[in-house]
Amino acid sequence: MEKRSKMEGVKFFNNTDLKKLTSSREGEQKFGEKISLISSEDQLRQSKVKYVLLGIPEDIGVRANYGKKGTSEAWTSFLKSFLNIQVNRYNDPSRIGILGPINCDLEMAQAGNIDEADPNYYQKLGDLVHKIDEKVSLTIDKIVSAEKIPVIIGGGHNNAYGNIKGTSTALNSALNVLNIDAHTDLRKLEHRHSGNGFNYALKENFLNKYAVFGLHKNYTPEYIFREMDNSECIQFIMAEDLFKKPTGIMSGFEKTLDWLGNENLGLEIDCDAMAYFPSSAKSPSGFSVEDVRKMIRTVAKLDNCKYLHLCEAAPSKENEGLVGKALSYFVSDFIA
Ligand SMILES: N=CN[C@@H](CCC(=O)O)C(=O)O
Repeated sequence: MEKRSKMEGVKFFNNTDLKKLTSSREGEQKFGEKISLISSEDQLRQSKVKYVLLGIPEDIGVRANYGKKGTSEAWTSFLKSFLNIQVNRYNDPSRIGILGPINCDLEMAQAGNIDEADPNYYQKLGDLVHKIDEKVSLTIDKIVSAEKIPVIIGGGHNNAYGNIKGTSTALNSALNVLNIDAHTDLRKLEHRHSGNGFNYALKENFLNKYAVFGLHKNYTPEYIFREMDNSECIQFIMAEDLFKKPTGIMSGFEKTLDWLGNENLGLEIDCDAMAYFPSSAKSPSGFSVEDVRKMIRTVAKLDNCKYLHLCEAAPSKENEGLVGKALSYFVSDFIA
């Protein structure tokens, strides 16, 4: 497979970026004061950290899928909280380094300039999603090739495609994915958007076994159910079945992990799988934050998990603190 040489497309973080977002307090140590900066590809290879933080501040994929904007703000909301969590006996910042965000500025500006009345509006957004796919897959390839585990804060779920492709090219094999999500994101292979990333990854053989955990019956078209029935590589577990018994969620989760097996695994979490979570497809039904924390802690113990992607969170000014805290619990659980 083709290997490209530079980490094009990353806006590497510096100390000023960290300081702006970290509030110091005498006698305490915050993550933002201790986390290591990874500012080049050489540093990435040499760094001793196990996990590498990357943001994807875009919502073009969501807009191209007729969804609500706002996912571009999740990275900053996350950092405002994560960089201020306490360093203590439970939280060790030496396990994680920060790369920075994928530079989506140009594509975001171009997306904003497309006239919504343009008959090719969605196709044009899809072309921009494709450009972001390229940057994401290249960056993920570099991180995984350096034997680190990317922790990616999206962005829309379109970025699953770049995560899967980049991990697969780095490992030279297709990988399995566990997607905690109300939707399959197996929509048609039309223009690229947040609803078809897994279908493109399957078609291009970057994705092998695919499990959707917590699917909502109300938002899955029948043609996708039929396609899943006809594929041995795809398994789906309905939220409606998991919620029947109090122990249903975690026992279903363990069974899903058994089906996926010990091969390389990507963990995808769409925040719309959680009830009332501010996200592009917010729902009153779904998992709790605590359910998802349990699932993350379970996967974090596995040696075969190659990346974590938290996506589709869409904070507003009123709730960005809560969203940032929820995402920070997920990441601090994953790296513990
Ligand atoms: N990644 C999200 N995919 C959903 C979006 C649903 C929505 O925005 O309402 C889907 O395509 O079904």
